[in-house]
Amino acid sequence: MPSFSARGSPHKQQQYQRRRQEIRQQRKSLPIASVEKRLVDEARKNDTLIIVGETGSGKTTQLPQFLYDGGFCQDGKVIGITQPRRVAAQTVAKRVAEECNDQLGRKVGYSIRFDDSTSNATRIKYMTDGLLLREALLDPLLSKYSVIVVDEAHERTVHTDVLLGLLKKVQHSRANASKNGKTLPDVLGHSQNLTQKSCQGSRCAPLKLIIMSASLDAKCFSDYFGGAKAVHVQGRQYPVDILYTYQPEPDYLDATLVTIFQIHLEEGPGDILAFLTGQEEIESLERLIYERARLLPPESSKIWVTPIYSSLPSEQQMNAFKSAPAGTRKVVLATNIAETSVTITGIKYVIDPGMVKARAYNPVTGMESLIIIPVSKAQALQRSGRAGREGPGKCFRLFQESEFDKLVDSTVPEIKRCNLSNVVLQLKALGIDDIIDPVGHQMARLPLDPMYSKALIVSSELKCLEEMLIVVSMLSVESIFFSPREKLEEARAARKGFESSEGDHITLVNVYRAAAECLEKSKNANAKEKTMEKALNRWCRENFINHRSLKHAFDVHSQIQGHVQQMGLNLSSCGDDMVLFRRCLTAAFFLNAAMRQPDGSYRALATGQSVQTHPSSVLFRTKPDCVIFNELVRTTQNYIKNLTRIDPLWLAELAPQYYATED
Ligand SMILES: Nc1ncnc2c1ncn2[C@@H]1O[C@H](COP(=O)(O)OP(=O)(O)OP(=O)(O)O)[C@@H](O)[C@H]1O
Repeated sequence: MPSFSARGSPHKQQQYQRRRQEIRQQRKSLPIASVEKRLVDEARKNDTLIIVGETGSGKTTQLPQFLYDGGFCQDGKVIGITQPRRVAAQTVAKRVAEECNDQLGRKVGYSIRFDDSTSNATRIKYMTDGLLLREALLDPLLSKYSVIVVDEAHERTVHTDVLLGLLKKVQHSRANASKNGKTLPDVLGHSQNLTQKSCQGSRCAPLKLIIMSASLDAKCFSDYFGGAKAVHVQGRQYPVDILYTYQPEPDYLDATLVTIFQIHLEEGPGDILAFLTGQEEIESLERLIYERARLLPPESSKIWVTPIYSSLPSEQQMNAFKSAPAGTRKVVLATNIAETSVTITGIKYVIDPGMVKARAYNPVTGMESLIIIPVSKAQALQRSGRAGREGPGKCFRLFQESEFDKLVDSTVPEIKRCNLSNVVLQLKALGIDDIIDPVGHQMARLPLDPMYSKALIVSSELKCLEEMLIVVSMLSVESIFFSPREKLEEARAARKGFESSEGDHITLVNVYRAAAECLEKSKNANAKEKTMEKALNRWCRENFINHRSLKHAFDVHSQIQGHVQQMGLNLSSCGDDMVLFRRCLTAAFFLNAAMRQPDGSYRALATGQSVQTHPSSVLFRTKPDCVIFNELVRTTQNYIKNLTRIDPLWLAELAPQYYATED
């Protein structure tokens, strides 16, 4: 493996050497460093191992490197480490690649949905747990992996839980095969033709499984894996002082604002990380911080607010990981996506109001919604663990100590509080349930929500798969339209050019086609790739389209197109017949239909819930009688987003099993 050295000026060389030295020192000082040999030995001896160690002890970044050095990647095998969140997989992989003195995507890489930064050379692979589940569909024995490390297992996301069940099965099959001296192709038989090349003909080695967390109920996991061995890693690198409020805080947003300024004005240098429950809270707090900072004397007004939440384009998410300019204090406003695994440069102070937005599923109405609830002790611990990673830190909990004692130990597993359609499909497709419906199997292989996968299959039958592919790609990325505050009117006017009076889906198709046409034009003019890229960039700027989201949509489009072609679906277009396309949208999304009520609100037909059209929809003002929608967001009200006008009679015609009534 090549290592890198700095070329150029002696100054650069020095800087580079200093950085390498810093990293070596830092790694050595981690608590986990002193137990490297023991952990590798335990991993050799035990097929399943549970590792519990405090936040910041070095589990996520170091263990995979110990295993690599311990020989677990011989024969080209890979160590896979799963994370519940994309941002953790991305940032931790970057850090570990740097620690290994290698480029990201070579020895160390990450793979998350629609973003793969790995190569054939990758041996340490960070990924989301959902991604590994999908890989298991293509390679049921996960044959390229020697070890799977399930990190942050305490989070108990649906994907983690399903993955643990699946890994137990995979371990069993590989252990059996290994005992019988079989090779992987023997075990896979003829039912799967997707064996990993690297394993062909090699002995089927057992799969090692390591489950890690800072706050794990080790016994429950150990029991599940037949009394698996648990190892505790003692100690943390730096202390974190925990402070509580004397009184209950009636308004946690206001209390967060006050605490940010208290820290800013009274504490020493160091950046602040505050946990909020969602985008709206983050945006309004960001505004309030800047407003208040303006009232301070110039020498203390230097604050840089950087938000991080899941629907923020990932380029902007990464801003939170950058250092603030000298003399400026960085304030990161985050949802719980920054709660586990990540290390954010500069953070010394953490503010934890103790609340989180969580998914809740009502099996009676069939509706999934997001509600704000108190965090669990495990979550509070993780949040405080984001301080004290580069030096001693402080965590301000905006509740009383007595309240902390009342928190539940760990969050109710997500599997108990969400809509399980996706998981059930995946499980069925993985053969965990006997009944594998051929459509379900096809759907589970697409990296999409079941409703979108079904939409593609339906649209292929109705001959408008091309248009549906565009819609699904555009809905799979962050916001396509871009409205800078200072140019709202111009942005609105530009958007008008794409708008369809039939709704948002066709509007998205119009944007995609116009962008594709712009690319086509420069291609016809024999432009080089760079020039084409520039032309598209300019086009996006002129039309107030988010260039990154659009490129992402192109990328998603080509990936899904590859899948649907493999599935043998008919890639036809309905051309300009938008009635046909709206009928197709109805057939696909009939479960999300809503009728206008006399007061201008809507009623979701499947659930009877009262909902409003979202202001971002092109149908916000026209308010047609009947619509289908793609998203229900609950903020101050229930809003439906991404709408298309439909004829209510189509519902009974196209989804008679659901809507046909006697009259
Ligand atoms: N991107 C980074 N930049 C600087 N230091 C980092 C970075 N990532 C990790 N570190 C350092 O490595 C230490 C260990 O991080 P690591 O994520 O391995 O710990 P962990 O035990 O997995 O913690 P957690 O349970 O909180 O994820 C951090 O406390 C920090 O000092």
